[in-house]
This record gives sequence, structure tokens and C-alpha cells, in this order.
Amino acid sequence: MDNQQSFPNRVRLALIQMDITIGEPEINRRKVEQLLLEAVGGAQKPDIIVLPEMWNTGYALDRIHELADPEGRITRDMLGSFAKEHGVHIIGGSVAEKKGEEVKNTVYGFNRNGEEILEYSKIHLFQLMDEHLSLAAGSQRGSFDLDGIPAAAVICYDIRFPELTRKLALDGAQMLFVPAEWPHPRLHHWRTLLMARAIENQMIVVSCNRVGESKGTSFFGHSMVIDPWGQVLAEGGEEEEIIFAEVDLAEVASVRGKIPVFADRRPAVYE
Ligand SMILES: NC(=O)CCC(=O)C(=O)O
Repeated sequence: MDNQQSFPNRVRLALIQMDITIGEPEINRRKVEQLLLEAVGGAQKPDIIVLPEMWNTGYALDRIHELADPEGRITRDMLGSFAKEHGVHIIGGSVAEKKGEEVKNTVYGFNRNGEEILEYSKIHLFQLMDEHLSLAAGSQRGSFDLDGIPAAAVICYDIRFPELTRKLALDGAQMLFVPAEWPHPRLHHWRTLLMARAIENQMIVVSCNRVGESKGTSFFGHSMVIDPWGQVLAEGGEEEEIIFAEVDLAEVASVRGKIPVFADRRPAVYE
């Protein structure tokens, strides 16, 4: 991984905590375009913008094969062009993507030159929301280089699998992005798991969860930015908003230096 980062140590983030109109990709795309403009339009332009999970269709699983973005082409064009035009990195939440005969839940990332730097399809499908009945699971980890920052992405339910995030940390990740559609009544799981992933891996965790109601399910937002010590630097409420925050990349090395978790591992005993 190339560690010649061109970021300053302090990185500005914008999390687009939005509602999603189920089964209406056009409406959702227009809304995302407008919110991206809002995110870059303020006094403090962000370095990185993050979107929530499945923002093109929501969980319209009964029509997902018809609604999914073919090979992610529409999403890629839209987010890649925006990233280049506005000189901003985008972790594009995830979208329902048609890949051959299958539909996957996939996040794409773009750097500020509009180049694609990440494609990760959700590995763990969430049976409680019937994902496994309509979607195909990914089988590759989501490590990537974000302008010199070793980073990684997982999607929503994936955070319940600490073995995946540990592996991403061992791959080198210092920053973990988590697009989500995580509903009530599991707010305490969401907050606890995100903080645990940050503390145990001594990494920055950036999560972006949707809000709103869909098919009787209520999504609570609470998008979070957590530092490698496990402190919550920013957290959304339960309504639509763009959450702005700043993180200090130097904190990762500082925390890893204080408690040398990676050096103290005993993999021969438990792997
Ligand atoms: N979209 C999801 O993966 C939801 C995961 C979730 O709600 C959970 O409790 O886990």
C-alpha cells in the first residue's frame, strides 16, 4: 500500500444521513446530487463525503433485479464525475448493483481525481431483513488506499463480525468506513459495536446510517465518527442532516503506541 499521503493530518468529513425513497432510484439519485452539493457548498469544504447503504433503492427486495444499477454504471458515472469536479473523495455508501444475473450490495469509492479506488460487496447478508433471499454475497475484503491513508470499508451487518475488521486492520487499515441501514430497536448494538471496532483495532471509524421509515421499519441515523481511543467525535440525531467532523490521523499511531495491541497478539493460540 502506498503510504505517501497527501492529506494533512486533520481530515474533514461529511456524512450524508438521509432518508431513502424505497424503490425509486431516480428520486434518490436527484436527492444525493443535491445533498452532495450542499456538503461541498459550506465554508469548510470536506475532504471526504460518505453516503449510507443501498441509497439507490432501499430494501425494495421484491423488485431489486429490475431496479439495481447495471454493473453500477449510473452510480459510478455520477459519483466519479462529482468527485472530480469538486475535488472531493467520496465513499459512495452502497447501491444495489446488478452483476450478471446477480444483485449485490456494493460500495464504490472515488478519489478527488474521480478515479475509482474501492469496490466492495457486502460479505455478510442480513437474514432478518431477507437480504440473503435476493442478494448475492461478496467474497473479497474492502481494503483500499485513500490518497495515502490505508483504509477499508464494510457494510452495516458486517460490523457484527470482528474477525473481518481485525483482518482489515491487519491489512493496514487506519480508517474504517461503514455505510448502513440499521434500524430500531438495535441502537445500543450499533453504538457499542462501532465503538468496540474502533477501540479493539485502534482505528478511526466513520459510519453513515440512513433515517426514515420503510415498510414498518424505522431507521435511526446516529451516524458516528469515532477516534481510535473509542471517543465519539460526532454523532447524528434521528433526522436528516449532514454531519461534519474532523479527525486527526496522527491519533492512530499515538493510540497504537500507547497500548501495543498488535504487537501483543498471540495468534498461535487462537487462530
Ligand atoms: N442492513 C443491515 O445489514 C442491518 C443490520 C442490522 O440491523 C443488525 O442489527 O445487524
